[in-house]
Amino acid sequence: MSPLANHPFWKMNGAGNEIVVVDLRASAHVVTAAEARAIAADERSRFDQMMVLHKPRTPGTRCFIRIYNTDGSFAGACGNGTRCVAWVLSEEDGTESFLVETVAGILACRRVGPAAFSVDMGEPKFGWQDIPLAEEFRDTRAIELQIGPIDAPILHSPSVVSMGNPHAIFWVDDPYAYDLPKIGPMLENHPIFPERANISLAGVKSRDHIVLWVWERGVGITRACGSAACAALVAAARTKRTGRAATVSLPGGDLHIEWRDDNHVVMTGPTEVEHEGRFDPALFATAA
Ligand SMILES: N[C@H](CCC[C@H](N)C(=O)O)C(=O)O
Repeated sequence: MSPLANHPFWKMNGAGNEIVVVDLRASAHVVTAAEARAIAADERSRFDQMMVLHKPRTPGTRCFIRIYNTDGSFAGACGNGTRCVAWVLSEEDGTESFLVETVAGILACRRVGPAAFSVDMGEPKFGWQDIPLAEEFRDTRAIELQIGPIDAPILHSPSVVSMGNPHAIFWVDDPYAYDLPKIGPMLENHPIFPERANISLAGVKSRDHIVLWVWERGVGITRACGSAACAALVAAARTKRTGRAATVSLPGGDLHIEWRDDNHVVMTGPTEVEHEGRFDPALFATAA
């Protein structure tokens, strides 16, 4: 029988980003990449990211979260998924503010509405080794990277940021004017990104509004990406395109992002439950 059998799970979305939350706090099992891919392949539990809750590692936190992409790889951060986890934990005991832990660190979550949450996504990192990039760039506000003909590139000079995961943001007028499904995989796997990267096209509409379309590492096109929204706002503020707070509009909805003076990035947005239940013991018996 699968080690996941009978453990609680929720199929949710955060601004359209498809999220599965699995509660393994009562188990010592660590989901394998093959199990993650099998769960993503079943339409009842399809996900962009799966958030697996484990027993806390640090006193004062509610759980340790492992984050999986559709292809079974690990994601260092997932803003939309963290809001979904916050909904599960808040419903569990009625608390409205608590800490969770991921590989990117300890994140503070706060309920701000019936299904809306703020998550402190921590501090952005800008050093080329932090992203990471394959070679030294002193200034990561715009790195030398382009695709298309040398003298007439289609996209060039992205800003790069780590929010616990690697992001590249290309500045354009209209993100939807580009063939991101075709360009995305080339950029995600470009040799400049040794751990691959999440690729965003960002259109700055005003000092406090960004339109964003994202090709996610290990997933593909998604309807929203919280950490990309944080990375885009930080990169926009760093390059003086916006102020330090903005609404980021993604295909699945809007997120509000603020880069506070203490250097922490706070993301606020919705969550929605689609269905919940327990893993069917038969379902993944042969998956791994
Ligand atoms: N959708 C997620 C981010 C996923 C990033 C992931 N694709 C990676 O490998 O870094 C979010 O809301 O932040």
